[in-house]
Amino acid sequence: MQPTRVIGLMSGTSVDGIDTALVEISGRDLDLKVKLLAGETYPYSPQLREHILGLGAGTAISMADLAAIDDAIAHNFAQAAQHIQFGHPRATLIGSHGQTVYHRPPQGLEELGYSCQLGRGAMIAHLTGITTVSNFRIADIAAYGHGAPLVPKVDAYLLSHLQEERCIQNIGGIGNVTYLPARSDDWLSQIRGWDTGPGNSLLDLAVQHFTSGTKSYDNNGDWAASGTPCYPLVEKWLSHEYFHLPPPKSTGRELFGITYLHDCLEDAQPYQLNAADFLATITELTAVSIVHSYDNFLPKRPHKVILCGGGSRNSYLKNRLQLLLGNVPVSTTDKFGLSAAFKEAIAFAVLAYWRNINIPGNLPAVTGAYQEMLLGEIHDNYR
Ligand SMILES: Nc1ncnc2c1ncn2[C@@H]1O[C@H](COP(=O)(O)OP(=O)(O)OP(=O)(O)O)[C@@H](O)[C@H]1O
Ligand SMILES: CC(=O)N[C@H]1[C@@H]2OC[C@@H](O2)[C@@H](O)[C@@H]1O[C@H](C)C(=O)O
Repeated sequence: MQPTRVIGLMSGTSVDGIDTALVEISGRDLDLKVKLLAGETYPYSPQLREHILGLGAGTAISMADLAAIDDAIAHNFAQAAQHIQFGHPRATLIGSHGQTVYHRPPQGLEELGYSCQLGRGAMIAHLTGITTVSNFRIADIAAYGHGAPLVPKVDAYLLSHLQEERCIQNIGGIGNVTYLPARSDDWLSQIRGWDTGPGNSLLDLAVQHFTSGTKSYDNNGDWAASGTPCYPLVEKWLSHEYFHLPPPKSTGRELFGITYLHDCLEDAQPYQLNAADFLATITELTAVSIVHSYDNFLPKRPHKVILCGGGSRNSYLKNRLQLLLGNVPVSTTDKFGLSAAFKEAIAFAVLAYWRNINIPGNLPAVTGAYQEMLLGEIHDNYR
């Protein structure tokens, strides 16, 4: 059978741009194959990025303005989908995660969660002429799940191993892990996944704070590497209740955003840290919270930790993780044939492909949903 050509579109909590992957997909589960034909990140205009961050931070706007931002995002996503196809045969399907602007995890069975991704799929299908699957989180949320993380089932079929237990750790704005047991009879039911807490979100905000907005992230972690972590602060921050909550759990910039950073800056005042020390301390919180969550919520440490997402390009953070994990080797998914930069975009291409052939995309043991669900709404092209 011919592989299906699919475009995956994703913009995450860092709001740094639209990660776009053009892939060829075949198979269903253990025979699933994905070939990356092209991958590109298309940045938002500074103005649109500002609007998106404002929304996330609670800026009040009119419904008319909200509709305009929603459509501007959809236009940008559609443009990304068009660009990525230059020089390649046309795709037949798009999986668009959209832009998360708000995420509220469920409160037990009392209240369903709420997760809002802008950039409506209907508009992307209309603009590109390609069937588009979007709004992936809603079905899992309707089944009492968190609606996140959704990538673990894709990780399972692309990165699991017969003998090794592996943690696939994404470090985006928020960090999230997929724990993959070795593939035995009931391995699928033993997969776990959750949001580990801040990835780069606080670090990016701190860099913006110290540079008055002239820099948006700590390239390679070089700035933090020139400082020294303040461990009493890391200890204090690690006492935040989110880190102690057992999975299923998910979070976002609502918890680990600008308000949290301001609290951290206030906590740091008595220690008179310079900018480099503060960045080293925030970076340490990301590293320590990841390892702390493995030690608390996994039966034992995995054989390997495999990183992806923008934070995997931060050498200082990677080194800190390696140090904390001792003899558990830390590498990136690139080493295993899956682009660390585009893995999330690729995952939403796979989820769209699964939706299109009626294969559920969530793992109830990860999201807390009561059953497997078909993820995503299909928008046909009516042109
Ligand atoms: N060369 C680099 N050095 C250090 N950090 C980097 C580098 N490149 C990217 N990053 C970090 O990665 C972030 C973007 O990561 P990514 O695109 O994976 O996040 P996201 O998908 O928006 O977030 P999430 O996974 O939470 O939805 C940037 O904001 C920056 O902090
Ligand atoms: C609501 C939302 O967009 N959550 C993202 C975010 O980014 C990282 C972490 O928080 C993750 O759980 C989730 O995305 C990934 C792609 C997921 O659903 O697997």
